[in-house]
Amino acid sequence: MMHILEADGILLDFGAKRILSNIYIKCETNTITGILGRNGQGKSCLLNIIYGNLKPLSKSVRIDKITLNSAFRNNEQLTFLPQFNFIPANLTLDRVFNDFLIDFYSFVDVFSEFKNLRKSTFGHLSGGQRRLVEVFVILKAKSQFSILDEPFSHLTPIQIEKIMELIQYEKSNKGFIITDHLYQNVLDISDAIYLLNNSRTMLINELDDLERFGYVRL
Ligand SMILES: Nc1ncnc2c1ncn2[C@@H]1O[C@H](COP(=O)(O)OP(=O)(O)OP(=O)(O)O)[C@@H](O)[C@H]1O
Repeated sequence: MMHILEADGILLDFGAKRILSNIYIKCETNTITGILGRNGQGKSCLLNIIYGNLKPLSKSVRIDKITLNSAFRNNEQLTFLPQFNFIPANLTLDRVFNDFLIDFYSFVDVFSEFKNLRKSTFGHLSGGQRRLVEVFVILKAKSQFSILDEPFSHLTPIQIEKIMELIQYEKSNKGFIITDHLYQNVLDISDAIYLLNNSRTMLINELDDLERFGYVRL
């Protein structure tokens, strides 16, 4: 079934500083929507607002035209990979995968280095291992949409390649909104790109636009 997530009408200030004002983002089932922007432009704030973790002055976030109420949000509609670790340190990987209704061995099939770690607690993993588990469970989560804030950070180049493949495969089941500083990877897998610049989003039609708005030097 096809779904559409849209966000607009967002107004976010920190003190006298306007962070977000003229925003429109759309993501549909079977698509990857990429968000790019220089440091501090508000990408993480925007993703946190869409998920409901950050309360702006105003916002409208809708799935299939129905306003998403953060208080009643459920994991079947939307899941979120934040920038920082969110899985409690005392949970075993077995428990984490069970909670997300994901087969641990589907993970080991791709990342065999985890085959003996099923009973390990999340807190005992290295920083890179923790990130990989979190990225995997969110991208595989059975939700209509998944938001991924910097899914490639702390991963090795081979892991990044595998995660990119998995995201592209999983988009047959859901829609993704993704941002990362590895912009080439975001460009490679995205079906639509928005640039966040001076508190507004711009739909990017050609790569030259990214240069014109000072995001890359091509
Ligand atoms: N709680 C806060 N209080 C005050 N200012 C904040 C707060 N959170 C974020 N900011 C500011 O809002 C702006 C946007 O931050 P945000 O983290 O969303 O940017 P970003 O585009 O994700 O940056 P980066 O690419 O560096 O991760 C920054 O200038 C940041 O300093």
